[in-house]
Amino acid sequence: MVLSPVIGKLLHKRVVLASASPRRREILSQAGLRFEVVPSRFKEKLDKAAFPTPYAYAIETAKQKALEVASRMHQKDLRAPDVVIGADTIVTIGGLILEKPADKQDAYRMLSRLNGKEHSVFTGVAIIHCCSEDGQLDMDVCEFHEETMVKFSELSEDLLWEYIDSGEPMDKAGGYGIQALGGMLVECVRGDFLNVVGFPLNHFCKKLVELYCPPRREDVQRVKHESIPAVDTFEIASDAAQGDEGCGPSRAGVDGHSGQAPAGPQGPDTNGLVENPPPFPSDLLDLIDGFKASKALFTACKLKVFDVLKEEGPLKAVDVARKINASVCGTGRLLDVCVALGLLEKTDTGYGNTRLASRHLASEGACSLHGFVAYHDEHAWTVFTDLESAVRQGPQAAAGRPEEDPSQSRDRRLRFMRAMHGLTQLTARQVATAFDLSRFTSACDLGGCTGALARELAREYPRLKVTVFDLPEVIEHVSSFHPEGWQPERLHFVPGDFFKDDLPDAQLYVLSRILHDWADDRVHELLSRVSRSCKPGTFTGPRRMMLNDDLGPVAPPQRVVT
Ligand SMILES: Cc1cn([C@@H]2O[C@H](COP(=O)(O)OP(=O)(O)OP(=O)(O)O)[C@@H](O)[C@H]2O)c(=O)[nH]c1=O
Repeated sequence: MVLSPVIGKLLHKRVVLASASPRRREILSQAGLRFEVVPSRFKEKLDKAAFPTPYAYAIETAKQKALEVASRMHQKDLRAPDVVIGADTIVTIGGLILEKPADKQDAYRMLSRLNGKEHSVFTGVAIIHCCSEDGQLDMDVCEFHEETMVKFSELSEDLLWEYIDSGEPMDKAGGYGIQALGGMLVECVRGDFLNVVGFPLNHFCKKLVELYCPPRREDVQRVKHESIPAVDTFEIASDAAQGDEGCGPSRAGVDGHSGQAPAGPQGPDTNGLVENPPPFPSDLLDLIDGFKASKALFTACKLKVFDVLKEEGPLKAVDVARKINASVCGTGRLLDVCVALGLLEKTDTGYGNTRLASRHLASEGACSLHGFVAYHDEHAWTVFTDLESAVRQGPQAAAGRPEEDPSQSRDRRLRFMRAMHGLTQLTARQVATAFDLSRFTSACDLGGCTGALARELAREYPRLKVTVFDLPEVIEHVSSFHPEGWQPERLHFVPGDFFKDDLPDAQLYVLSRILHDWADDRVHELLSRVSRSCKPGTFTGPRRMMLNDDLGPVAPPQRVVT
């Protein structure tokens, strides 16, 4: 049986599942979908470190799998299917992405990491709508992801090996199959079970509704409670299906996603209202409204809401208000916004932090991004307020501002250092292990700030001596970021200006989050200086880590591929 308001939307289309996974095939055929299976030849080798989040990686892999199949099929007989579905499932724990194990030892390493702990399973999905005209292939991509938390019991070595010897782990992300023997390893699951198995059917159906049945104005009016999103339910689709016209032609839905105008007739009706309105531009509205979400997060951080709730939560709004010395009504509203943003949870006992907030938004802790948030609130926010004049007058306008007084610039530097320290603590391990640097015995981290990356490099490579080279006024404050008496082995700090002073000798130069701060000519100058310091065999990297981390006022992030 097919639930026609959802899966039924695909019944008259040629649908291809770009996946070799027997589980995905089973989930979708049991839902009543009719499709062909064309496994993708896309090699799952994207650079994980280049993605801001694990799910961004899974989505991109899913998309590439589907795009490969769509273009291969189009090339073959110049007729692509109507819809191609790609998916990618990954397991993540402690910042690591686990895919299918390479061999039994690899499976053992994965399962030991998961043993006794909770991890996330993400499936990225891409739904590609194809349209071939005059031999040209046009594709519209709709993508999403789903996260499920899975907790493993404490498992004995014997059990792990017996499970590995069963052969089940080998074609499964994270080295287990929750739907079969692997179910015995699992203590509990939070979220969509099928998402773990390989395909988030529920979210997929909601996407179909969103794509094919944007709600009509009448439907929206019928929804009584404004907090129920109109397109988020299957029921809306059923209602619309009965009235029929509400479910517009497929391209309209798809175009709605891509932001183009739908193909159908439009134009104002006699009352000046649009008769057949285009799909609601929710992505655009998110962009327009986005700054409010950022500011709410900044404000809650500044008022230490997450610290209070980490220590004493759950608390009622009135108690939080008292502790942060703010109005009850304002605090209540801020807390509700944080709930809507997924930063807090609200229960009968009051407001509490989500794990994300406790880990990253409270001011203390190894993974705290509190300093990074504060920097954005106090510095980036102001700079972006001036964006228009920077665009009109050029970046020199920002550079030409009056000098601030030294104590202010000292405070600003400290805030910047705190921001970079927090962020680098989170990324350092991945940066240090993204390349095999074991052949080097000396490295210099240019602009290495508090030494958070250098420390990780020294820890990872026991033969490596690391020099942190940064401005004297930065080096002066380094000790305040480390425990008292901190004397790391094989790590030292050298004050200097990398545009003026000789660079310390090293076999390996690291430029992490540096180049994006400068205009092209300065970047060229800096790289030339590094190049002149390099002896044959010297290596400069990792520069990919600069993606998406622009803290500078105007310069766009540089995408330099090593
Ligand atoms: C955690 C878990 C994963 N899986 C399977 O793991 C593969 C992930 O790999 P993928 O790269 O996403 O897919 P694939 O199998 O290589 O297929 P393809 O789509 O062609 O890349 C998929 O099979 C999933 O079902 C299970 O069957 N049960 C579980 O509990």
